[in-house]
Amino acid sequence: MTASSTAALGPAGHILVIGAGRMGGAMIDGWLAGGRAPATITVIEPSADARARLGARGLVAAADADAVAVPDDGFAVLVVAVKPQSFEAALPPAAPLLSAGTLVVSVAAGKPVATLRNLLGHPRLVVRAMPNTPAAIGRGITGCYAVPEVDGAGRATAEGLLSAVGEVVWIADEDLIDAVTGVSGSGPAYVFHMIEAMTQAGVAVGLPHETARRLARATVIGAAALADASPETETALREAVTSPAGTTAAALAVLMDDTNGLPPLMTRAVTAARDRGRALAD
Ligand SMILES: NC(=O)C1=CN([C@@H]2O[C@H](COP(=O)(O)OP(=O)(O)OC[C@H]3O[C@@H](n4cnc5c(N)ncnc54)[C@H](O)[C@@H]3O)[C@@H](O)[C@H]2O)C=CC1
Ligand SMILES: O=C(O)[C@@H]1CCC=N1
Repeated sequence: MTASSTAALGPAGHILVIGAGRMGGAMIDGWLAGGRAPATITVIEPSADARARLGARGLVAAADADAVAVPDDGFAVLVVAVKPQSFEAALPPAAPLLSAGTLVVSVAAGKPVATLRNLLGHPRLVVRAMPNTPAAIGRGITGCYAVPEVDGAGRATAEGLLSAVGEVVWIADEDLIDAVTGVSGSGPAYVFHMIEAMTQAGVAVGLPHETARRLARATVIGAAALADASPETETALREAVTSPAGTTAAALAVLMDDTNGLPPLMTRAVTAARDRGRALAD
């Protein structure tokens, strides 16, 4: 194996995870649910509570990089799942734990390959991935970018780890990872806010709050499940709700307004997230 090739991550290969919070934890849950042996996963996590929970499940949990024992065959993969603001503290101490064939997979928003390389002792094999929180129930979607040095086996390794928590889509341009963040990484929050906004609107037209919330929540969940189960496009499903000159058409005239409707508002929101991702690069 050359320094630029990646070994496929076999069942006995070792994974090092830095940060076992919401995203790191969801990925670990997915790997364990998929049958990965807990002892093949080493986690660096400063939270003593989180370490105790991980240790109880058979993972190797260390408070910092100094406490990590590198396995004989090295770490096949390093997953970086700390906040962008923790990069300077979390990454440099882990650099000595990597070998030439270690595939670095970062799920952090904004932080580019160049920064990962600078802070981790210049690893060659880097994938940036942007998952989302439905990963916690195996229903996430992750957008991924691999540097050219990552070969087919390396992509398969990254995809194998990320597909344990949902769908995977590859993008060819690192710059577009921030756009992925704007659409799907941050996207679950937009949908949850849709429930909040529909609840608020229901209260505004006279419904008790809990009734409005129940109606709004079941509608968003039911509509998403219908979109998932149906062979129809979103457009066809929308049209199926919309009687000519009926109530839905009246609402959609507001929501689909070119100037003040949801599409221009959503474009502004996604652009703001994309731009914040770009700003986190620094
Ligand atoms: N929450 C989300 O919806 C998504 C988050 N991400 C990315 O995932 C990364 C983690 O985000 P979350 O899981 O939401 O945050 P989180 O706060 O839940 O988890 C971060 C974890 O890192 C740990 N940590 C802090 N300093 C550390 C250090 N020096 N060494 C090792 N671990 C350390 C914390 O104790 C915590 O458990 C971020 O970079 C974020 O951009 C990506 C996609 C979606
Ligand atoms: O809000 C954030 O910065 C992270 C990245 C995508 C979702 N949560």
